[in-house]
Amino acid sequence: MGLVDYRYWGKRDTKLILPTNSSLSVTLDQDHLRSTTTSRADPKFEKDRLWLNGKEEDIKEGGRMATCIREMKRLRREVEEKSPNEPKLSEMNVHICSHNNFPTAAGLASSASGFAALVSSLAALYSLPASPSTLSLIARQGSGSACRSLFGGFVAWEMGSKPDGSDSLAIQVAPREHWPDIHALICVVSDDKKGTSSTSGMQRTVETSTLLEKRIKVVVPERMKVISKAILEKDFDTFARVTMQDSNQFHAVALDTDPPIFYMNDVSRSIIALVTEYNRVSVAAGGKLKAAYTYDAGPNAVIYAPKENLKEIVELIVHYFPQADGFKDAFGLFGSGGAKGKVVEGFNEGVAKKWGVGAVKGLIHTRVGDGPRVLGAEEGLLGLEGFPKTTA
Ligand SMILES: Nc1ncnc2c1ncn2[C@@H]1O[C@H](COP(=O)(O)OP(=O)(O)OP(=O)(O)O)[C@@H](O)[C@H]1O
Ligand SMILES: C[C@@](O)(CCOP(=O)(O)OP(=O)(O)O)CC(=O)O
Repeated sequence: MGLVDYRYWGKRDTKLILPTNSSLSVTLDQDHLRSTTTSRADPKFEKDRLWLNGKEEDIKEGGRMATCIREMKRLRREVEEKSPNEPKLSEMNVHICSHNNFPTAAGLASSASGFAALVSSLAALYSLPASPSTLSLIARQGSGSACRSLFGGFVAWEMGSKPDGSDSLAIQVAPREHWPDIHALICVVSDDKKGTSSTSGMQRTVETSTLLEKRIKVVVPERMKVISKAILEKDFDTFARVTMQDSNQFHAVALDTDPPIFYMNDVSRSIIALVTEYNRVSVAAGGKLKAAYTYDAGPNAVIYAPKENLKEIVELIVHYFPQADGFKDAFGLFGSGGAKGKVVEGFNEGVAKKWGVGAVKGLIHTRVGDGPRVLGAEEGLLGLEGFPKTTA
């Protein structure tokens, strides 16, 4: 899955999903957050079908899912036309089964992860020679943000200018190996389905916000260059500054929408105050920024930081947001004692109140990750007859 530093918010074409600005994201490690998708083509299947998290979803005719499947079949047809001995998979219906190991439709970019996994799974089924950028053109039509998740590492979605969308695709700015030190702490504030979907929210912003124009025309083009350079130079200070500025501006244009859209809540704002104070202490001592917050279309925070700062950051968050279940220490930061909660020296504890258990429901420690993986047959989600193995 990908989580974003530089946000996509607004479409110039809602059917083809063409954005009003370029954007950039970090693909996170699938060891911690992932969509797993299995697909199969069979002449016996009566129609294309999809099961998501154990429940069958309707594939609406002319809808985004149907478009992605149709486009993938079109690429397969090209292979079959060139190599007539290839089985005619493009003429068969497909069964697709997918599972997210994190909350769906809660502003944790499930549509990005899900559509990227769907397109990768069909590309493997169809043995397509297509590059991730070519596949990104199709994933984009499932959900805009999905196009970036076809790559690992640091990924830009170039908005393009052609009306048919053929140049609106993802490119990799740098693979994860370039800067593996970038870790992320996801603070799950809410895993409820969000009130205003990204799709409808961004359209309302396009129609009513006067601030958006400045963002699209002036701010984003400049900052895209700055953040790409920061990534290439592994300059965390600049990366952090631009990431936070862009998150703030995205939420500002959401607020500037009529009627306004609020994705962050008081817990989100407290986390901003904590990261800001944590950085202030570092800068006051002659150091640099040590962490960056960013918020998607929901209240959940993602805090990026070099790995060496994660222990302090977990301690800080746990100090203000006690956890019902202990912190799941995926990288072995704490040994057997676990995170008890504390602040760094010089930290002004008055910047936020201490919340009760449950204000931050869970913490996920992860890091920059690789791109789509092809799993072994034994890990497939469809049984021999092409139906989900379990309904769980
Ligand atoms: N694994 C998956 N496979 C296929 N489609 C998926 C998968 N996961 C999510 N989706 C699709 O994405 C939709 C959720 O997208 P939505 O934009 O509402 O939430 P989100 O992606 O969690 O939020 P955001 O994109 O704002 O971060 C689901 O209803 C489903 O159609
Ligand atoms: C806030 C965002 O996560 C918006 C994501 O929007 P979606 O990609 O979910 O929208 P659709 O293209 O309509 O499916 C920012 C981002 O991912 O860049």
